[in-house]
Amino acid sequence: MKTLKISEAVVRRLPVYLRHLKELKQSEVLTISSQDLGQKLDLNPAQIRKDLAYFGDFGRKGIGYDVSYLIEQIRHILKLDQQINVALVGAGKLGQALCNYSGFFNDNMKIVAVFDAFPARIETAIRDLQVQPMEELKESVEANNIRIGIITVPALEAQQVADRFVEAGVEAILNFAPVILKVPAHVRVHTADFSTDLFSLAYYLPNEGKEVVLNDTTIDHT
Ligand SMILES: NC(=O)c1ccc[n+]([C@@H]2O[C@H](COP(=O)([O-])OP(=O)(O)OC[C@H]3O[C@@H](n4cnc5c(N)ncnc54)[C@H](O)[C@@H]3O)[C@@H](O)[C@H]2O)c1
Repeated sequence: MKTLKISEAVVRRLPVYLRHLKELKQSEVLTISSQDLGQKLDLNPAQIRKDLAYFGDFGRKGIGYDVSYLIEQIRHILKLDQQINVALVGAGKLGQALCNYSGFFNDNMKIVAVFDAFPARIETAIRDLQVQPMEELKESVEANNIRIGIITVPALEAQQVADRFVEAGVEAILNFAPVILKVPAHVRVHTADFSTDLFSLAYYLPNEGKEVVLNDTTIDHT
């Protein structure tokens, strides 16, 4: 049997397709061509066809993709057709905001436990979740089959929280702290960083009469 390695760029586009397909389904659209999907998502239709073709022959010539079927298939590819339990460590401002925003999680992916080290946070509730002490992390990960950990603690604390997640058996970590985490190869880490997005966006702002000149070179910011 052949094993195909799918690039991260393809994997990151799948949730984008899924989100749009769900919107189409809600609007009772039954089929969509790669052209229309590409136009809506500002992506090349050939790219979309290529991405999806890695996983199967989902489209029909002249008709396009069956929206419901493609949703099911992408959910299956992303493993979102099974319950995926998530734990969050760091019940501060960001942690609370993430827990309170239901849009991040679909019916099969849920934050089922929240932990913090600060005594005053413990026993408070975020939504229906009681914040638990760190001492309960390992037991909870095992008991609740928690597979993904989210880290929203200060940068200096993030590595030790990652170590505890790994020791408890989580298989993937979404890290919001501005540090590079060291984890064993079998654990996947994604880092989310609004601040680098925001700061790099500033580069593209129109100059207000002030050119940026470096080494006698004017920088084109488009
Ligand atoms: N990625 C981004 O775009 C982004 C945006 C905002 C904040 N952040 C980062 O998210 C993190 C949290 O920010 P915040 O504003 O919510 O901070 P916060 O101080 O409001 O919350 C941090 C929480 O972590 C807890 N904590 C500290 N050490 C801990 C430990 N060892 N174990 C368990 N819990 C611990 C604290 O008690 C607190 O409740 C910071 O690292 C910050 O830089 C990232």
